Amino acid sequence: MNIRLEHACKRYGEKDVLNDFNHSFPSHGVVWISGASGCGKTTLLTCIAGAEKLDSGSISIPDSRKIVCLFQEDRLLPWETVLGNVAIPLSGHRREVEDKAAFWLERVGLGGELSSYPSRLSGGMKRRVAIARMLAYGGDIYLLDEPFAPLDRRLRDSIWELFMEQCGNALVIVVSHGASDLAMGQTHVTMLTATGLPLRIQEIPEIPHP
Ligand SMILES: Nc1ncnc2c1ncn2[C@@H]1O[C@H](COP(=O)(O)OP(=O)(O)OP(=O)(O)O)[C@@H](O)[C@H]1O
Repeated sequence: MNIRLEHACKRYGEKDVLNDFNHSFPSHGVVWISGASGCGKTTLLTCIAGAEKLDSGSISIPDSRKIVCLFQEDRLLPWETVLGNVAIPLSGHRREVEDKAAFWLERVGLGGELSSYPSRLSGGMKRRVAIARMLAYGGDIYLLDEPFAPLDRRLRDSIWELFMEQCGNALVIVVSHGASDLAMGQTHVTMLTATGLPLRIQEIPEIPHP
């Protein structure tokens, strides 16, 4: 079973964001969702994540698949070190957990910051801690909201390669203001959300290996 939205409606106060929104996502690959600021990309993602409830309609989510989210805000715990932030959702013996957290922090280029606190990090570094936490935890469905916003081109490319290396048979849904180079030439659907702004959904069926 795939993720499927049927007649989904979501409003904030008087503002309709999704109104009778229908879409079926594939079981794996990359789905790139783009559109102007305010068109409803984050609303769609947070409803899929279950962090917001629809007002009406339904979202079917396969029970068997583990969903992990990267929200626009990094949601780091200020009283935990970088290592502690990545280790928190992991289970196992302390030593194993810390080794795993350190491994992923190394992979995102933060091996030298294990004992730093989030307040000492730049925006791009905080983002990479959140990405390391998500990759260390792992999942079958990745929901990524503007994953690269604070990263420069070089970091964006290397982090994307890391995603692709890790995500094998996963479904990766990426929300971004801009269209992806990856999605060039791929078919797309464009839907008007209730905000009146178009939202573009492109599917990249095979996760390209770096
Ligand atoms: N918690 C909220 N309370 C009230 N209105 C909200 C809330 N979250 C979103 N909205 C409104 O819903 C609309 C869609 O917002 P959303 O964040 O989904 O857009 P977006 O396409 O992700 O924008 P951006 O690219 O700027 O993040 C906007 O008009 C926004 O003001």
